[in-house]
Amino acid sequence: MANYPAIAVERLTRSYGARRGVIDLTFQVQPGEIFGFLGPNGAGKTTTIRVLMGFLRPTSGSARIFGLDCWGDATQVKERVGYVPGDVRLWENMTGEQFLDFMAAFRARIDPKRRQMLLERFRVELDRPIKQLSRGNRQKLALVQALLHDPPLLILDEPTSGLDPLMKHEFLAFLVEERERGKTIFLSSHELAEVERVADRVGIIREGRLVAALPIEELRRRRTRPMEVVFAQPIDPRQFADLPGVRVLAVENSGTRFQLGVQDNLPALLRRLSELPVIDLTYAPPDLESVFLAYYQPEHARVGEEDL
Ligand SMILES: Nc1ncnc2c1ncn2[C@@H]1O[C@H](COP(=O)(O)OP(=O)(O)OP(=O)(O)O)[C@@H](O)[C@H]1O
Repeated sequence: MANYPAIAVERLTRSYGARRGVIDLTFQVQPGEIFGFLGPNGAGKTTTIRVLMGFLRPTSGSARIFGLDCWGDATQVKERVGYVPGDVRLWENMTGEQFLDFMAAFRARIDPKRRQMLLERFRVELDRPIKQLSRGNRQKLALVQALLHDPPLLILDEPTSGLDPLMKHEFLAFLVEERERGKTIFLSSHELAEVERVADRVGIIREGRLVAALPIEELRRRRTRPMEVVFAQPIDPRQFADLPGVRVLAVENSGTRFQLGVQDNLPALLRRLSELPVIDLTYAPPDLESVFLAYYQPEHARVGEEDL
């Protein structure tokens, strides 16, 4: 197992009839990595994950997990994977406890200490029928179910959706600990900030194609964050022309409102702004758009092989 990549996707295409799902994806995830899989709604994250889990057959190309074919060896693949689906559906009339026992029955052996640790850590409600649980509490149950058998690979489709900020934080911290224990984690998300907190590398998918796969430091360096600055009087856009890493994206309100793209060089930009009559400033937190600003040009959606 150790000699294989945890995940190896090779020229994978999966269509739904004439509709695209994913097109010509190639990437690998190495054992012990947290790989963030980022993309907006409809980009193809769930389709990729459903192929990895052996629920969908590739139209062409292949997907392997620890060297096993995700379609042909689906049973063996599932033994090695903990999976949280994007749309968590549980057995509504069972209690949390009954559900976990039921799922555990499919697994070779579950360490009761691990079960206890997970239940305490995620404060799962065990006694009520699942249909009475809130969305976040259902999600927590799905997470615990995926982690129970201590699999070497976790495949998580937007696992933090529905969790409150504290629990989200706790869960992401837990993923980092699991990585320290040598586990591999494939984490799909449309939230850049959450992926940045934990991932070693990210793959970025848009409109079914992989735009880039790169280390997180590289992504941080390359992304462009939007800044909006409002001035008391019109400003000449050439004020920013000599600042490398800063772009003027738009000038509005007769030259008083600027949309800037900041890739780098924040100190130099702040020095320049301090000399100007700034009355308001918004620096948006890093989001997916800030990556696409740097990466994505609709007319050539793919970057060079060196990024893969
Ligand atoms: N069962 C299906 N039949 C037809 N088209 C589908 C089906 N499932 C997905 N698609 C299409 O495949 C594309 C990728 O969808 P997918 O669910 O993989 O995206 P996603 O990145 O997971 O999006 P989200 O963040 O919204 O969950 C979309 O254009 C979607 O409409």
